[in-house]
Amino acid sequence: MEGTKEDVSYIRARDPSIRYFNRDLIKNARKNIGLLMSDTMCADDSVELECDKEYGFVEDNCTPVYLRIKGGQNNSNDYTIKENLLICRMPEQVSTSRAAKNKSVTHKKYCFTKIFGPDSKQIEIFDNVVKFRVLEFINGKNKSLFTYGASGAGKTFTIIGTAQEPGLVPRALEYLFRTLPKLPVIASVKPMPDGNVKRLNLSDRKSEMELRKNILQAQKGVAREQIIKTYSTMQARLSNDPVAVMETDDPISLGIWVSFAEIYNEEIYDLLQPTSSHGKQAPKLKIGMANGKVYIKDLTYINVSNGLEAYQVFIYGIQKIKYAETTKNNHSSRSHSIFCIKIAQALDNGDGVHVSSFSFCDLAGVERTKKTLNVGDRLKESNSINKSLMVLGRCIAALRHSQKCPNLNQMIPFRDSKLTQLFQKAFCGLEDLCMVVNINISKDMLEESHNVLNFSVMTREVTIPTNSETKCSDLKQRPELENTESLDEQIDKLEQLLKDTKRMYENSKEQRIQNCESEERDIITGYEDLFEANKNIYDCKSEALEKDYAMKYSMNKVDTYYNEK
Ligand SMILES: Nc1ncnc2c1ncn2[C@@H]1O[C@H](COP(=O)(O)OP(=O)(O)OP(=O)(O)O)[C@@H](O)[C@H]1O
Repeated sequence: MEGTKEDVSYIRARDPSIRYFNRDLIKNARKNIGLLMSDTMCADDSVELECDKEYGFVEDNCTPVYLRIKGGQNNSNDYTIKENLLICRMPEQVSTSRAAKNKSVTHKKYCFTKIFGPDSKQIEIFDNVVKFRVLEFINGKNKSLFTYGASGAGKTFTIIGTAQEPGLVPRALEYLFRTLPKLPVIASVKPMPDGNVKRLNLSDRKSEMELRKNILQAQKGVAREQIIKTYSTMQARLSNDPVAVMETDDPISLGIWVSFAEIYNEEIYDLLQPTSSHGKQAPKLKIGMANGKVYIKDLTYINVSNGLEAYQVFIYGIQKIKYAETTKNNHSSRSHSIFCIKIAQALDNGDGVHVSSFSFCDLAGVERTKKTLNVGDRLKESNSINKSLMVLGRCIAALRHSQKCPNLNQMIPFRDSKLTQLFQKAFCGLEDLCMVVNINISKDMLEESHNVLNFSVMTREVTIPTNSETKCSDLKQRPELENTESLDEQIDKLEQLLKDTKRMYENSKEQRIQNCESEERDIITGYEDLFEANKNIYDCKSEALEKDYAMKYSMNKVDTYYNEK
């Protein structure tokens, strides 16, 4: 079949959201009319024919998903990078089952917002992913950044980093405080869960100062000196880096507050809550809702007035995160951790107040129990990690589906895990969300990486509403997002609703069974009647035939008799 330019544009026009090209057609078109293909369309001719379509290639408004490939691994020929495109060999089981359907598909192409190769440095990721977001955050936008990947793929390294190579959070803190004007020792405004700002009186400010002092003084001796040295080294290294400087003509009160929480075995814990000396278990926190905003009840927020203080508080929290040794990582996070920076801004004339937040969420790694051979506590942790990541996957899939088919009125299962419940606004595209996906290109991680890549393109294909107001109503939101009832009350209501719905369903099911049964009975009776009627006809027919035969026989006999006579 001879290809033409029209052929190519026809294929492109048929489904503009996913670029699916008929390879033969394109090759012919290229050969015949010398059409130039861009690199992203055909990254590598040698694998071109074995590749499936490109995944995650949505033109506009897609969720930003960055890929970071772990450094220090043996070069693997399973992956090829071409700008923002990754070509990955499919693991055996997947490729054979696909190959059965699609002859020789052995590779898959994934498209990302940007790919950071194995040699990329922490600063590169920060400059490309976080820097401009910090400025937007100062300008009042809410931001969330997630790291996602298999265990040991480099998520924590990306977010926290090491003393020599600080990660995204320490860099963001440093950048934030270099951009902001000099702040007072203790802030006069504090963000509230409902998005409002509380003006602090003298005694409030004293107790906030006390709380911060307790945390900063918890780090003692050499450890404390080491933290200060690490931060100063980073500061000195970054001091030549240009920053935007915030300028405002209006007299404004600013307060920077940080919180640190972890979701461990589906329970939320406060990482900035001083440890009890009586060996009591840390309290489990609940989720609340105020003014349509989901938040963690009683979570500690610490006011910080400079980068070093913020970094010290961050390290205090890190030291309380639950880590353990597994076969995949000797310092594996056993929980999802959420570090949140909030800016409370209030005009001094009492007019305008504003709160914005930047959340950094280091997700625990996807784990394959078969490979990790986890038992006991590790197994319980990995089950709960996998379950919450599965819910995250289901929410993303449902969101993508509901955007593609808005008439289906699909329910997004945000309530099925704490993580998705807390970030539902960001997942719906009502707040800026971006994801850094980490993969390990070593051969034995091919299957895990393949699953992670599939998840990441699904996330990328969730489009960000251009007009949040209208698009939000397109999504099937549960009613609780709009009202201000407490979450417990809403759960009770929803449970009641579920019970009622179930009862209605059961009733209607019973009715339907009864209807069916009576219909079935009618049909059977009908068949029996029909059978009876048929039988009668048959009997009559047989009788008639018999009689006919007997008559003919007798007639025959009579004829023979007369003939003989
Ligand atoms: N890009 C990189 N360059 C060098 N070393 C890295 C890189 N990424 C990760 N590492 C190292 O690999 C090890 C595992 O990384 P890390 O703890 O960040 O994995 P993780 O994805 O957070 O795993 P888990 O989900 O189990 O917590 C660490 O020792 C880390 O220093």
